[in-house]
Amino acid sequence: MIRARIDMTYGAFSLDVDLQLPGRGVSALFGDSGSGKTTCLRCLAGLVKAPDACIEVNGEVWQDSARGIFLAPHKRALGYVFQEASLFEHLSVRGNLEYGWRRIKPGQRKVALDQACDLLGIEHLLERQTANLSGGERQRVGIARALLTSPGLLLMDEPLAALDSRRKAEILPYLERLHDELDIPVVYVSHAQDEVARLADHLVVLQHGRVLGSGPLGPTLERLDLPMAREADAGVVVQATVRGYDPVYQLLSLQLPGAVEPLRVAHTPRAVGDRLRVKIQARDVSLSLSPDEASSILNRFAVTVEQVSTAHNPAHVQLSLRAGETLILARITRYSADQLGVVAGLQAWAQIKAVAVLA
Ligand SMILES: Nc1ncnc2c1ncn2[C@@H]1O[C@H](COP(=O)(O)OP(=O)(O)OP(=O)(O)O)[C@@H](O)[C@H]1O
Repeated sequence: MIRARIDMTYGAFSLDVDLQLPGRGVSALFGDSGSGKTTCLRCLAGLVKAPDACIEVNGEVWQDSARGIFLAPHKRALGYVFQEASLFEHLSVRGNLEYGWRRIKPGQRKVALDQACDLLGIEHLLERQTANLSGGERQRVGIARALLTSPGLLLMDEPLAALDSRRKAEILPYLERLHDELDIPVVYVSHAQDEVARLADHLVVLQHGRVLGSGPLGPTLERLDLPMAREADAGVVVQATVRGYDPVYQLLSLQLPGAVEPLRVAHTPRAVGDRLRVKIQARDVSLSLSPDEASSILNRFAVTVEQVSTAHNPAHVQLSLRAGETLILARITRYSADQLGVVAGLQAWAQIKAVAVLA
């Protein structure tokens, strides 16, 4: 468990949070620019000494102002990855990696050099000078270097923000592997919903230095009262289980928790029983009062409207729809909502136009 109660001010900005994050997996801090995400990370790292804070990481107290405890940053077993990796330019990639690794006593090393290189796909770069690496390669080396210090906590501050979308797509699978293969908890700052959907297990939504919501990723994304649900790329992330595969049409059939109908998606084959993370965006879901089977849309679920709420765009409304234990968000025009008589409790059909399989 990671506990961070922080109370501090920077002029007009005040941060007042009490975070309780799981001691494993990826916790994302999400919020607009200036909401206090980086300040939280800097307090966790001890780079900022909040006058009133209590920070405890898996049983180790890093700060407790009431008891006068403040562990200096270099005494905290943590790795910090920034937007742009600050590598030692006079050392090769190997030199950069070995620098952190040598500082850790052999018995305390959690990650081997080969393992870090393999995880980040950087074996072929080991003898290169850092000056001529691409942005994505630098970032992968920076992450490997942080891992080789065997941290008890990895802090990542928008590690993909400086990369273009192609490089970002290139690096995301490596971050997913870290998550699956290493037992190091990560606190990941981002204001990109797609990154959060792919990587996070736990989500904290910050606004003006306060926590608006905190909880497991799925249920937190479903909340219509949080600002993310009103954004253009709002959607839910669901853990689906593979039910079967149609090799003729190359369609994977997935079971959503408690739903009667399958979710079918064009995909490569996967074994029955495999668990996949899928994202269903609110803008890809429409509502109909009848099953409307003569349609090119593959996925149609019997749903009950659970909640109706406003969207950022006043011409739209946001709906949460229940299919068994699965909640789906939908964005439709206010006009259509009135025409269909959409109210909480209405039984209807949700049609899903597109599904992203994330992992
Ligand atoms: N060293 C500082 N001195 C004074 N004010 C600061 C300092 N660092 C941050 N702030 C202010 O604190 C507030 C929160 O900043 P912070 O960097 O934590 O936000 P953020 O959510 O990480 O934003 P972004 O997404 O833009 O990085 C902002 O209003 C910022 O101007």
